[in-house]
Amino acid sequence: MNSYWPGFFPEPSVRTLNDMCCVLANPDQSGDTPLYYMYRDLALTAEDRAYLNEQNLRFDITIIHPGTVDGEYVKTKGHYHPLSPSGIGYPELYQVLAGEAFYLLQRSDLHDVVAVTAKVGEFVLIPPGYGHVTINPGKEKLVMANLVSAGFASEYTFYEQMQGGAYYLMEEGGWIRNPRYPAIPGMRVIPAGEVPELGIRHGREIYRMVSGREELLYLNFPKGSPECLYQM
Ligand SMILES: O=P(O)(O)OC[C@H]1O[C@](O)(CO)[C@@H](O)[C@@H]1O
Repeated sequence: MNSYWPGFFPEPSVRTLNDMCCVLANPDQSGDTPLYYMYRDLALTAEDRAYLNEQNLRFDITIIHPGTVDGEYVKTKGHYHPLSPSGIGYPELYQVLAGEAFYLLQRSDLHDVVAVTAKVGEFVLIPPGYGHVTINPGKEKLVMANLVSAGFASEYTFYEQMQGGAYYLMEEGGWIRNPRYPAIPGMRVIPAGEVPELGIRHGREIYRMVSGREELLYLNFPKGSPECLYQM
């Protein structure tokens, strides 16, 4: 029990330094030091569980340690989502519950790289076709929740082959370009935006979307172009 999740926490999946070395600015790191914990497939009640199953959705909470690994801020490994049956990639909805975050998004054709800043209560919708890494640039632990389709497996190969995302965030020097990437446009830094037509308004509780049985079809059946749908 804690302030951001009143329910039971199952055993988390943990990513350690050994799991992450292939995506770090300096890959010469090893050890079983945990960097983040993923509490997957949470529900507060049997009814909520039934709703999530029926909607083919997952609600997860992730806790990312503050600090750096050889000068690089602790982050998630990074992955893409596959295309949904409509030919559009699956989106994902995040909300910061504690701490602060950068969501480093990169389009699969690498024509767009965006760092979205998010504070407590703010939402970030990962648009279809964008890979994502979450970075904890703060001094506190970063706690975030996500709602995502339960119908696909994340794709890690590109991030593993490229040794991470297009940029690394360093304690000294800020954003530095990953030299393994081809020429890419400069990175945009933007604040987290709302998407009122999807009920995404900063400050409201993400879990209300589950307990209130809200319309979340766009997570399994995305439509339209990411730019116009998700204000990117
Ligand atoms: O899979 P990665 O890149 O380690 O990122 C972890 C995040 O992705 C998720 O699996 C959801 O996409 C979350 O559980 C977690 O926050």
